[in-house]
Amino acid sequence: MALNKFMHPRNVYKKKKPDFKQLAMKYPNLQKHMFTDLTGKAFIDFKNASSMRELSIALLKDDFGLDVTLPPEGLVPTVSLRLNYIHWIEDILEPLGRGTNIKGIDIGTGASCVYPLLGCKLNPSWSFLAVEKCDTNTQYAEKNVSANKMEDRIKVRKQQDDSILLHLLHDTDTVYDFCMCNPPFFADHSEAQGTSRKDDRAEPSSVSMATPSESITEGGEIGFVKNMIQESMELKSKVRVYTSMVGKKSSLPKLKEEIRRLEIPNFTTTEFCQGKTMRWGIAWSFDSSVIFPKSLFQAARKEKDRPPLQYTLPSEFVGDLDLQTIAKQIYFILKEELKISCDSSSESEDCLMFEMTAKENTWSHQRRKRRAKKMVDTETRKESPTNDPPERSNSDIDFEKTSHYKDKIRGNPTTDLGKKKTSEVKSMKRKYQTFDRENSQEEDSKRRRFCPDIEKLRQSPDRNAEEENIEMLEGDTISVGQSDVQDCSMGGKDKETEGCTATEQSQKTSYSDSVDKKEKEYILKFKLTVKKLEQFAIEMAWIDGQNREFMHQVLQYLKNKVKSNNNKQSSEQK
Ligand SMILES: C[S@@+](CC[C@H](N)C(=O)[O-])C[C@H]1O[C@@H](n2cnc3c(N)ncnc32)[C@H](O)[C@@H]1O
Repeated sequence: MALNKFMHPRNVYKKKKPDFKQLAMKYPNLQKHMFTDLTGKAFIDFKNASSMRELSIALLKDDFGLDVTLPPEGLVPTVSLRLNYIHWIEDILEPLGRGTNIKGIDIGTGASCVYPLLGCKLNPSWSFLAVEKCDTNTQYAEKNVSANKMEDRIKVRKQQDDSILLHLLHDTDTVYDFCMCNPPFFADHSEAQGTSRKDDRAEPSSVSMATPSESITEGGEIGFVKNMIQESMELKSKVRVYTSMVGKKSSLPKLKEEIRRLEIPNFTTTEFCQGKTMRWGIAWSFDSSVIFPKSLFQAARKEKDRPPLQYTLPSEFVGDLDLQTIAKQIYFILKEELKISCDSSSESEDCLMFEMTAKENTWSHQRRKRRAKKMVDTETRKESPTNDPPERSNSDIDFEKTSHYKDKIRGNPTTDLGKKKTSEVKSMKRKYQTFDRENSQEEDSKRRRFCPDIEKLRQSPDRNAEEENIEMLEGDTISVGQSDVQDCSMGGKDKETEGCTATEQSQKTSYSDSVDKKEKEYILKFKLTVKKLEQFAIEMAWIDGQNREFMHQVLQYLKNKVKSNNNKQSSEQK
């Protein structure tokens, strides 16, 4: 799944992808890690720890004006993930008002001190207590704070014992608005090195850069956050909102169980989405007035889980046609009349599936459009000295094609192409032939995947029917088995230490500007399934878009078409 669309809306990398070439020109240390392909496109090796380090340093400087030095060994913070976490906290604190002085704690701030630095940069009224257990990281964190002249807003503190918050807040009256934490994820070395992986996930494409002290803790992230939850039972409202990130989704149920066991009434979880790398957030509070924001991702999931729209095709429409032919007719109406393009298709024994994308609303006000067209036609006819028959609307012509095609298969002589020699039909016929000649083998093979019977149709003695079949497939940009929105990252491992910024990752494999454009260009994406159960039916399942109502409208359009085809058929039979 492309996760970038679930990236926090305020995350700068949601819309703006880093321009590697430009970055390299500005940052010589990054330049050394760049390479270009034959087309001049710039890449970075995400498996190289130094490349990742220089990229993060460059992004923090370029996009946030932050000067950050990182140790040669150790965790490299991925910027877009860190931003997603910060923006989630901003959302939680939103009801307090933007200008309110906010005090936060970052537990395990790391050498970069990235959360306090970004948090303060983005929110002028925030200040931080940044806590770190490792000596080297503490020293680097202090240097990074002073390099950015933020000493008055960020206090770096060395963790004195094995507690997380208790020792720190024991004898202070200060109330903090929130605490955040990116805990060490793993319980031991084998987990950290991935040798204890029990699942069949792909090997990570990026390199692990964290040192053992950064990535390993007793009990792993579950143990760490459970301790935090237990300590919060003592500290209660000394921190208004407790939060932590986790690297494994499977940790969430165990942490929620602990929260429920301790009867903490107010808690939530969320997702941090970037490229293919996903992380999770958990937050709890003893203050019942805290209202946690809804997760975009969960809302979209719920939307997706809604049952698809269904329509059983009337038997008069179906006649004795087979699944392939019916699917082609439905597909044809969507593709040719409504200009809804097909991103991918697949088929099984009793159903054909198409992922469809509409870039504009071509289905609304059809009746009004037809009336307007009719008026223009009438006017044109009046003015035309030759009194030619009126031009029909595209949709009329197109539907006639499907109707004709259907008749042809059924052997209805009344609508034979030879008898309907209107100029449109002639020109369509020419178009089929040109297409037929010009088609590349590649397109042929695509068509064969979509319609395995294409060769049979080509050899058919009934050339007219063949031509029409071909035309129905010609020009279709069916990229079988491919999604239109390419994923922009590599990720795939449940370790923060191995993730890298989605937008950064995307550059190496499939990142391109077109991804962003495509994401912005459509208004509706749905999955169309034409299936044969007891009867033939179509299903439309929501994928994404501006408005679910559009899918209802498209289905209504199809229903009307099917109905008008039935009416045509019966009047022709009379
Ligand atoms: C995964 S790193 C996160 C670093 C940084 N916050 C980031 O997101 O890039 C975890 C950090 O927590 C520190 N740490 C581990 N246990 C800690 C504790 N009990 N108190 C404070 N810091 C701790 C580690 O030294 C390490 O720097």
